[in-house]
Amino acid sequence: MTVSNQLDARKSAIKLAVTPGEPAGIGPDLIIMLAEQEWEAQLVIFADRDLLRARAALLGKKIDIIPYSKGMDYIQKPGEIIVNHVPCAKEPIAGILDSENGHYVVNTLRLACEANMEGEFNAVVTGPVHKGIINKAGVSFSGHTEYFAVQSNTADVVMMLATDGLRVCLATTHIPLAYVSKAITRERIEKVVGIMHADLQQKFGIEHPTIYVCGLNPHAGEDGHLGREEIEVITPALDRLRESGMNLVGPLPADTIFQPKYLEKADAVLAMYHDQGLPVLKFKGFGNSVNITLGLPFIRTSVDHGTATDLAGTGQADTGSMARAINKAIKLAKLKL
Ligand SMILES: NC(=O)C1=CN([C@@H]2O[C@H](COP(=O)(O)OP(=O)(O)OC[C@H]3O[C@@H](n4cnc5c(N)ncnc54)[C@H](O)[C@@H]3O)[C@@H](O)[C@H]2O)C=CC1
Ligand SMILES: NCC(=O)COP(=O)(O)O
Repeated sequence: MTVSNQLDARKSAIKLAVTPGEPAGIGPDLIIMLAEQEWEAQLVIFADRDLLRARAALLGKKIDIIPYSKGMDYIQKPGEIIVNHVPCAKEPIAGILDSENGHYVVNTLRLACEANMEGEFNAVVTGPVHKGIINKAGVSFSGHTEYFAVQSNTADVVMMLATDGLRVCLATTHIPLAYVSKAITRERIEKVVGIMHADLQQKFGIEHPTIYVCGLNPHAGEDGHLGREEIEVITPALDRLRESGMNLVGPLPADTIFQPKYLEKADAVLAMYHDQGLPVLKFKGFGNSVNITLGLPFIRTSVDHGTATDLAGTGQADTGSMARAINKAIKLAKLKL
């Protein structure tokens, strides 16, 4: 059987554009480890093919690289990796960050996003990037969430991390703590809750979502004695949204909102900032969670962890979150078919 016959024989329905992220991190390892299993979608990896070959050799894994060409309709078999080659500037060393490859990382994201927006793919799945080294390379970059919003001309998007029994969304994402209070405006809260509500209905099939909302200050401001954002910003925004029939609870103190009696009623919890919500989520489900960007005009899922350079090339990286990110993207893509 010729290669083209083999390729023709395996038709795919769902196509995912996958970026491994930082080349010195565990992203390439995850791609190689997950290539050992069968997937019900075509996974096209936007990465340097030589990086994947070298990392596979380091991990003692045998892989076959299949070059991707536009329109190719083929699902990889275990051991095969379909690659849309994006060259690194410099040969990466597992575990050692190098700003010379900062532009490479952003190129993989740009190309995957563009191909996806042109309709070539059903979703984008991202591995972890190192925000610091990208900035060191001279590219202003605060995260995939913000990057894809700009690339797709979307004014407001929402970061959600989801694990079994808990979905946490963030009102603000990658900004210094000192800027959080100013970023929490009535308009932002209304937009974020509106996006959450719509996506809980459309992406998660929840007809009447219940959203629990954290306060910003200790004890949700203690009637204004410990901060006034709850009184002046969050409550008026929620009250306005309630007029349209949304089921919203809060603002509640963030230190007690994450308890079973609330969580069993909550379809999602809105935290005001990154480290208010994500430590709880990761304590519950690190390695078994998926990051989903709500409000984008396309499906984008990602891992719950970072670049873990301490584990790159060791074979010790847990593939659980990346596998979930791929499976969630497939599930969401099927809903849209
Ligand atoms: N989706 C993304 O692109 C994300 C990127 N990051 C970036 O990652 C970089 C490093 O961040 P850190 O705070 O050190 O977090 P990290 O998640 O890379 O590492 C924290 C700890 O968790 C362990 N760990 C992480 N992923 C693991 C896995 N799959 N299997 C087993 N152990 C794992 C690491 O070994 C380390 O001990 C930062 O630049 C950060 O911005 C962080 C979170 C998400
Ligand atoms: N803590 C989540 C994180 O840093 C990943 O964000 P993003 O790169 O998906 O925007």
